[in-house]
Amino acid sequence: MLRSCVSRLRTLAVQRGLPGGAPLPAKDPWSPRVNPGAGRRERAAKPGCVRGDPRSFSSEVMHMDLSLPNPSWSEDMRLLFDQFMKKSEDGSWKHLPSYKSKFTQETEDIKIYFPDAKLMKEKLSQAQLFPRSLEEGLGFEYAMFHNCVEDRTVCIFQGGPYLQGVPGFLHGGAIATMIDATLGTCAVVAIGVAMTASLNISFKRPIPLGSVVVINSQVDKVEGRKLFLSCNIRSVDEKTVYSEATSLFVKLDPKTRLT
Ligand SMILES: CCCCCCCCCCCCCC(=O)SCCNC(=O)CCNC(=O)[C@H](O)C(C)(C)COP(=O)(O)OP(=O)(O)OC[C@H]1O[C@@H](n2cnc3c(N)ncnc32)[C@H](O)[C@@H]1OP(=O)(O)O
Repeated sequence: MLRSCVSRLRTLAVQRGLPGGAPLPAKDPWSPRVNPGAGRRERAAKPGCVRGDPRSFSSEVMHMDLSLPNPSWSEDMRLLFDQFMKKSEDGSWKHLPSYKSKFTQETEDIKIYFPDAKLMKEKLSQAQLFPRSLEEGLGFEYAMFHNCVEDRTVCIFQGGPYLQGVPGFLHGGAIATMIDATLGTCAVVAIGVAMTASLNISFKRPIPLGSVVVINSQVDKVEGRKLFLSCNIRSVDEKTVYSEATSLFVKLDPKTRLT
């Protein structure tokens, strides 16, 4: 199912030309830029994400970018968003849009990875990206920005009241979800469709419910299909480190089908 999330977002990214919405950027910010067979130093250090996979995808898309500000966002969240949008003006950072979508039977990734594409089609039509599945302001409010030169993804995140664990603080599973989503995004933009193979989190300080935090992730090393990434979660003033994590993502092998 998480494969479907990756695939779905990829589909969305390719299809995100919005009627009446924001114009398409010159280059697709979701396109992988790393040759999985190459070491880190050998990768192209181009100032922008380069489309590496020409496969096309087809789906019905709900044309609403859920990573744009909404009334539930606090002032801190809006200020940070504006700061990163400003940084994106020279192309060094790219805002990564996020949509909900429905697959059709034509979606290429389904055909590649799932043995029974027909069966999957019905299941996938009901599915939603997990962190985008709660109503506005109640769960995961976030926006991500990627720096293609530095292989870094930053997520600004505000956790709503449905993510409570210990009273007044975020649930560890919700924190892990956003860490995984940020690292996963960083991995997918860098290398293409990949899944979490391992994730190690150190929870250092509890995150107050409703507060805004910044998740900084980066690619540390690439070995063939393996991508090693790390991240930390800090307060907006950067004084508090809430969590740190390391992870391994593995780029999916198109010869191996998911069962
Ligand atoms: C554009 C699109 C946008 C998308 C938006 C993104 C949003 C994303 C947000 C959502 C993000 C959410 C993301 C999620 O939550 S993904 C959901 C959680 N993850 C999973 O369910 C993954 C389950 N596992 C698998 O499917 C397979 O095991 C994978 C695919 C990971 C590897 O199986 P595969 O058959 O392909 O690989 P291989 O066996 O040939 O091994 C290859 C190499 O890897 C090494 N290895 C493998 N496993 C491990 C391990 N556990 N520790 C250490 N090393 C490991 C292995 O030793 C070998 O190394 P080497 O011998 O070559 O040196």
